[in-house]
Amino acid sequence: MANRLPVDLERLPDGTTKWKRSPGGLVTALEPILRRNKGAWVGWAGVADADLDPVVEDGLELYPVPLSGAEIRDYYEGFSNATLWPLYHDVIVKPEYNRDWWNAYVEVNRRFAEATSKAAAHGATVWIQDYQLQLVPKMLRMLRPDLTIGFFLHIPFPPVELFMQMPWRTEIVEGLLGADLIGFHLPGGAQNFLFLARRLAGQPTSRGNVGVRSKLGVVQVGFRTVRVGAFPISIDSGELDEQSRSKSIRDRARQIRKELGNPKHIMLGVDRLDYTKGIDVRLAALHELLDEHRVDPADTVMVQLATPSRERVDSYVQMRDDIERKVSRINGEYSEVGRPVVHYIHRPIPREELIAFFVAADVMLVTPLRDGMNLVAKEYVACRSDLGGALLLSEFTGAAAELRQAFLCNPHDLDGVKDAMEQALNQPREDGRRHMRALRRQVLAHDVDRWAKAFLDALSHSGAAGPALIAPAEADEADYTAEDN
Ligand SMILES: Nc1ncnc2c1ncn2[C@@H]1O[C@H](COP(=O)(O)OP(=O)(O)O)[C@@H](O)[C@H]1O
Ligand SMILES: O=P(O)(O)OC[C@H]1O[C@H](O[C@H]2O[C@H](CO)[C@@H](O)[C@H](O)[C@H]2O)[C@H](O)[C@@H](O)[C@@H]1O
Repeated sequence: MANRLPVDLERLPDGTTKWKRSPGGLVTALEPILRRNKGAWVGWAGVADADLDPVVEDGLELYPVPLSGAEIRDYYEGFSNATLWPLYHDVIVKPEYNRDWWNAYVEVNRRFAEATSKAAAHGATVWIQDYQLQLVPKMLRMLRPDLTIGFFLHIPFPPVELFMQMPWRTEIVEGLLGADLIGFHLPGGAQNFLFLARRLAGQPTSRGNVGVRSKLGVVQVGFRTVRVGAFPISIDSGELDEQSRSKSIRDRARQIRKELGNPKHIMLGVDRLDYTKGIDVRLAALHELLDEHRVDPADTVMVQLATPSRERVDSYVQMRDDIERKVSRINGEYSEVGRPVVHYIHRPIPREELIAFFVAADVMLVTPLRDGMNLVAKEYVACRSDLGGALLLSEFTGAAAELRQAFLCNPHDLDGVKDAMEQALNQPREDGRRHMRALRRQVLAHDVDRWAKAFLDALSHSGAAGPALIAPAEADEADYTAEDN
């Protein structure tokens, strides 16, 4: 169960409709899992007032949950993306706390719980995804105590000092504690949650069988045991590796280089247009490197592919203006006719074309100010069977905990980003091949199937006797290596 179905319903001008792939990494990761495990997906179809019957689309069993225009405004754009999203991403923009939005969030979470309660067979396993649905575990448990319920958060879980801002913090923690297993990308998020569960969701009593107690990886809620752990998500790496080796993709990659004027260096950014992604940071770094003559506009281009996202939320409107102004400034100062320095495309790119861009790019720019995981970084690595290319990666992504051989940078330190960008552009070929080989070993061994299996195995063994999911040695470490999991 996720806020979005893996496909969005598109209403065409002639009155007909068609399904198209939904944006974002959650869908990238989970679509192949659902396909292979023959599950059903409960979610919103991406448009207002689409009251649809369950449908099988391209082999996927879909249970659409309708949202009205007002609910999209208050639950999705409001509470999910103007309250929770910024609060959970280090308050990069200020979260808004609005009671009407909260009421809509409760109402829509209830609808998701009811829809799933009707769809799930007796004793089924339900896996609830992400911050839009944090109240569903408790609601669903009350409706259907026979179900096994897992919850996975795809974005960072914030530190205690930030989470405490939330007026409805206790309701959210109690909502999550309805699950049997709660998963986060990193141990740090799991630790933050465990601390909050102890602090907010009740006190142990002398009899010890009501209230909440937590220890490493386990929360005791009355007679129930809730397990908490770190499960870093990944991609279908084998599939991407194979696709990227095909002749058609290789040819297209060569053609892209040619279309860009056969420059010496191609830098690439691929993101939803989101202020967390640090697109402004990489543009500012490029601009200063050009000003300082450390990058030559005659032999370097940057391509930024940006999927439109959350376009009616104020902070996204402002960020788009800011980024487009920065692109224009660089191009105004450094482009020649027919030879822009920055190529900016504001629409989703078909999957095969995207893979060809990954194969064509010399430096992949992944510079978020905060990101739960960032699958783009892993996709780039999976596509580089030629061992070419370099990855510039923000330390503030979940991916940075695994991809240690990337050019790691702190996006708040512009000089550091510039230095790392310059080093990535000029790295000796043999060093690059060594780094890429190590990165690929990590990404190919830890794919999305392994992630799903780890979570679902832990869920099936949940309960008091299940294994500890956060080892004591890891518990205090901010960093994480996948080998530890
Ligand atoms: N411009 C684009 N065109 C097509 N797909 C894109 C584009 N930008 C991002 N994507 C895809 O969306 C997914 C983004 O996942 P991720 O990096 O985890 O971030 P998020 O889920 O926050 O958007 C990846 O699978 C990526 O390939
Ligand atoms: O549904 P949208 O509002 O259009 O947003 C798209 C998705 O964005 C977020 O993705 C996150 O999940 C990725 C996979 O775990 C992770 O790599 C990334 O760091 C996250 O930002 C969001 O969490 C999803 O719910 C949205 O569907």
